[in-house]
Amino acid sequence: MEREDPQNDSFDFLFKIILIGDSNVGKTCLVQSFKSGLFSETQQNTIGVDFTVRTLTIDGRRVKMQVWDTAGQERFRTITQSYYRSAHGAMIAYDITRRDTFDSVLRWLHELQRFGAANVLTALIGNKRDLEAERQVQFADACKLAEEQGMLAALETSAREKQSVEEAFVMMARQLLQQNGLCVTPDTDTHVLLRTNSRAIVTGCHGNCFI
Ligand SMILES: Nc1nc2c(ncn2[C@@H]2O[C@H](COP(=O)(O)OP(=O)(O)OP(=O)(O)O)[C@@H](O)[C@H]2O)c(=O)[nH]1
Repeated sequence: MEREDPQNDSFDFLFKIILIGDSNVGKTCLVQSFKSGLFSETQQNTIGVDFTVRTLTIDGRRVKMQVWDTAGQERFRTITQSYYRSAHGAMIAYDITRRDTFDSVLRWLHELQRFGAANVLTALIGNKRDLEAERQVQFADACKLAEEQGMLAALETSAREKQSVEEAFVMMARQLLQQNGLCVTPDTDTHVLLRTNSRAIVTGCHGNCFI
């Protein structure tokens, strides 16, 4: 199970996660939701890059998640690209109510391939799921894209309603632990979530553990 102890600053693993995607898709709100559970209707656009930390405990291991929230605006592109290299994982976010932000996902992936580490783990995050009536991107299309591009998973979130935000970060942490040769026990809640709201593309783990 995951829990947080704000008194304890030590950690066993440090993973750097970068959030990229078009402006106004809700990257900062997702990070805020993960960090503090708060949501702002009037969130300012990010200038350059912001940095947040939260430590999770997964199967008794303290996993420090260093989250880099990048500006989606074009004018900050040179600054934000310089942060790609050190990221272990990247969340590429789009807004389910704006098709153009989904159409940009491939461009973000290509930037990541160009400037990031070769083995960076990627997940596709469709945010603003609470605005179902305004939906312009079908979840099936996101799953198809994620699968074609070899991403870990496609998920839909709502930073506003706190839907699947925690699960998205925990999923990244668990997969990164597995990539580091560690076996982690199945997370029942996450798997229910992945079956109902989203689709796990990679669900297996090599070695003597299983999901
Ligand atoms: N309805 C709804 N609105 C959201 C959600 N997440 C973010 N928003 C709103 O979307 C707007 C943009 O959110 P941000 O978090 O600043 O977007 P961003 O992707 O970080 O934007 P940049 O910093 O410019 O890259 C704000 O008005 C938020 O209140 C969500 O899950 N649902």
